Amino acid sequence: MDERSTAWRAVETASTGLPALSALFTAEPDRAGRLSVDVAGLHFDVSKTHLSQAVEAALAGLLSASGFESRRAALLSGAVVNPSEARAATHAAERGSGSGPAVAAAAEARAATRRLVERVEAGAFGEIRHILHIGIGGSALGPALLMDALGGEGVRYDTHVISNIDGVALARAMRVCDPARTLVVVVSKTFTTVETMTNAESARDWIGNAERFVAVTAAPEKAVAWGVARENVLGFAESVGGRYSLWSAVGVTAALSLGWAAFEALLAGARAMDTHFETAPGTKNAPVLAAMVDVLYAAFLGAETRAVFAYDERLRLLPPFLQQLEMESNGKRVDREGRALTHPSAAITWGGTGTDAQHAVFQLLHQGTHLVPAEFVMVKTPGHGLGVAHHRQLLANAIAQGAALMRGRTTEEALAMSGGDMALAAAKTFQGNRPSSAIVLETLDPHTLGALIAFYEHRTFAAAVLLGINPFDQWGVELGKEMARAALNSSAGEGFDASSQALLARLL
Ligand SMILES: O=P(O)(O)OC[C@H]1O[C@H](O)[C@H](O)[C@@H](O)[C@@H]1O
Repeated sequence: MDERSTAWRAVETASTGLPALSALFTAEPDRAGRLSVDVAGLHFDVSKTHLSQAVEAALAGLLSASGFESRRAALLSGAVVNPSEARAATHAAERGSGSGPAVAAAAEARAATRRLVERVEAGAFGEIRHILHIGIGGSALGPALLMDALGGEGVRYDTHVISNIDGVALARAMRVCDPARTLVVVVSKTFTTVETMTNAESARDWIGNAERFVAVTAAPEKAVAWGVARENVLGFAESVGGRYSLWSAVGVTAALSLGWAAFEALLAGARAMDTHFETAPGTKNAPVLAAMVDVLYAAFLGAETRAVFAYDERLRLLPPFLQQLEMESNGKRVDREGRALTHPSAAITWGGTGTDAQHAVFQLLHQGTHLVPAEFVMVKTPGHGLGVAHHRQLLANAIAQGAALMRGRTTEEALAMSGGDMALAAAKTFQGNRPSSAIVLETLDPHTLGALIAFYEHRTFAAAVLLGINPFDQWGVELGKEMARAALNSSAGEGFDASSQALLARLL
């Protein structure tokens, strides 16, 4: 058996018959302190998970048997870490971290982005009030998160992120924007994505020309050929994956709307997390610790999903952003060498906003039959000036949910509340022992948000190393795209199954 298989077996052994969470706390008085990390204005606490000391040691063994340190070094130095596309993954270089030629290239591209922001501010495109940011997937979710989270009162433009090919999204934005005062930012790494190109064409028809268009792409020639003036085309490297790209020129709409200083602070926060990820020892390395928990539940304890709840309205777009980051990265069926995985890949990521989610989906978390590790993301300072009552309630709820999931309610306690009615007592019983973790931001600002997003990126990478998979490709999105083209081009639906043919006949 090779070293990795042996280490995998050791995690299996260590994670069999784990004590209950309450027992882990009893056995270890300093558990909350030991399994917490503070870095870059963020506090991470994974103590309410089943990461026992034995499991943690076994997972550390698996990390080292998986070559984690050399893989991390390869990532940060710009070596090829995405074998199926023969590419590096240089998102850290986009914010000035790591080494290799990508760092200087990114700095140059950033200077060009800054010049464009300054040109817009200086009136090169006339008086701009609205921005239509057209892009999808990684070219939309990150920028949308940044602007929704940080775009408070000081926001400089009325900004709309348009992703769906369903024209309803663009038509709605057109209704509220003045075409003569609108800047269109078309973001597409490939500049071929059908949703983005279709929306961009409709926007060009609406405005009448492409003069007030900016393009952000890794294929600048395509943008020029499409009609965007060369000086309005911002590039970024092929080695920056869409879901990792918000640090590059892809973030230009956010930089415009939040201001350049905010964008720089975002990158600085991410750099602080990069340094932590590169240097902090295993058990005090927040992304590594979180990845250990993710892999423990997904690959060893049978959790098919994990749930993220943003207990802050400003972070409501965090769950959809993480869905792409985590599921497109680690939702794979083969390992890095192309061999079928013999264990589950990453969990399905889902979630919502607290406290709304409590009144909709938490029933299943507390009493359903699925194991769902929950993650509560909180911000200490409120994003409004309405007085302390709202925020104290909000945070108390987040903390109470984690405590309740762990503690539960015994049948005896439930019986005492149920007047001896056994069926009612059963319905009121909570098994408890349900895991959760907490992430607390001291305040929500560009720096802490940058650190938070970089934390999630590195966590995804560390989980991929533990799982043995390549997190930087996404071949699984291709087949559906090809078949959509075929569906449009074949009137009789040749090559489609009978059900799909009937739907094609009905709809197209
Ligand atoms: O930026 P683009 O090339 O337009 O790609 C937009 C998105 O679509 C693809 O299908 C991928 O699944 C995503 O990873 C990508 O972010």
